[in-house]
Amino acid sequence: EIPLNYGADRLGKRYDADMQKFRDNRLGAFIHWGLYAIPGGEWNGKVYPGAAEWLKSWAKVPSGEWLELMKQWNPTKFDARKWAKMAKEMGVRYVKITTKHHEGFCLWPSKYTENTVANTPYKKDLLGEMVKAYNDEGIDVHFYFSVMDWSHPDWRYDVKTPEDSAAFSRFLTFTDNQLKELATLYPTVKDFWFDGTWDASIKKNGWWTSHVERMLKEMLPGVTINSRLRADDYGKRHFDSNGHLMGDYESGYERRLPDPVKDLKVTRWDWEACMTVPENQWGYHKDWSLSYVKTPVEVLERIVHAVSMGGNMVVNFGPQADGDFRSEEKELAKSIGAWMKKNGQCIYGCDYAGWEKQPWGYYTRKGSDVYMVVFNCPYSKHLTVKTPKGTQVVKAALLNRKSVKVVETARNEYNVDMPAQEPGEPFVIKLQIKEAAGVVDKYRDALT
Ligand SMILES: COc1ccc([C@@H]2N[C@@H](C)[C@@H](O)[C@H]2O)cc1
Repeated sequence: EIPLNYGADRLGKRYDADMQKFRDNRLGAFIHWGLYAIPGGEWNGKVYPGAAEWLKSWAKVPSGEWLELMKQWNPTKFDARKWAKMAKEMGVRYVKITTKHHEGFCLWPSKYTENTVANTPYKKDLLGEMVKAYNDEGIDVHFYFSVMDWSHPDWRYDVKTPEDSAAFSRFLTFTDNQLKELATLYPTVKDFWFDGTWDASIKKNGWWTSHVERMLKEMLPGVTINSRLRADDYGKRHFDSNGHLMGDYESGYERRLPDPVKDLKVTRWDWEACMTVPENQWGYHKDWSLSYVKTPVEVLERIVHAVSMGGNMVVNFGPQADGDFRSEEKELAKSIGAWMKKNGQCIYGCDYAGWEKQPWGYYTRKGSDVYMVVFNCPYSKHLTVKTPKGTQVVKAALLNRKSVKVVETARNEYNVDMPAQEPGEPFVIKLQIKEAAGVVDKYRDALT
């Protein structure tokens, strides 16, 4: 191995209670809320189809002009308790909030910059209201924090000159101060999810990313940190130069998921995916007709896919400037929530089952309970189940409902019957299994 000063602090998964809770939560929601919600993808009469929270970049708006939007920031319909109720109803166990996105506008009254909610007509500490409301509903709060800050004069994409070094050093101190402020003002925060860390300036300062992880873990024992923060001595990100995951969970699956057959390596570490409902909109965009909008079942399939491979899924919401949510997002939350109310036991606290993926859907597992989450119904009316050597399927039943027939068809192969009535939505079959070492089987392989 290459000797590193700023590589992974730990090998293998964390198994402390805080990490176990992070893992058991499984389903989260992202809240992307900032000045970008005001223009909603349109600038000077032109609608930009790109991600709405990047409008400043698409329309090449100078920082000074962009920050003028602060004068219009007044979410009169914002009600943190309503937001928390909506999250509760959806069945999310945690919410990741953009404390500061690339635009540099802070949802909390930071004393290290003028670009905060305190200097808007709204005035109050939005982040504080959200943290309290979510926590009151028993929902964990995670902080999204963009290191890249387009509005800070000392931000640098790269550090090439002595002036760059001096400026960026001031920038890192500014960022340290903001992070300490967040950890001090909101000590119930359970996680920091860093973004905006891909530029050369950060890659050349891997030491600082290691310092941030250690600083936050000292201030908030048990807090989790995403791999995206981290760069090692050689600028390697997420995984250090020895291939070890940095931070507590991999955070590279953004709007994509590992392949259930080819990418089984991800089951060796913790990871969290995040997804948008349109093809690529995190912040509020006024026109969702510009790209495909996923149906609730398509969102649900991604949630189950992630859990089936030992990961978490965070579904994104981009609240409107007025503090209300668009109807598509309200309906999505209701729909996912209704399904989770019936079937959540195949998600919460579940993990990779270690069984061979089948075309009808995904397995998840909790201890000796294996769940089949069915998205695709075969014309054979049988759901093929292939178990690892020495594992037998004893019984199968629709969740909390009647059993379905299981027929052994070959060594470690079974036909599990489809339910008599078409469920009309993805459904879950709970398997009772027997894992006996040295099971004698009656099957003979052909001599070929
Ligand atoms: C250059 O590509 C991107 C794509 C997305 C992002 C941000 N990460 C997501 C979680 C959103 O915050 C998006 O703005 C940043 C850079």
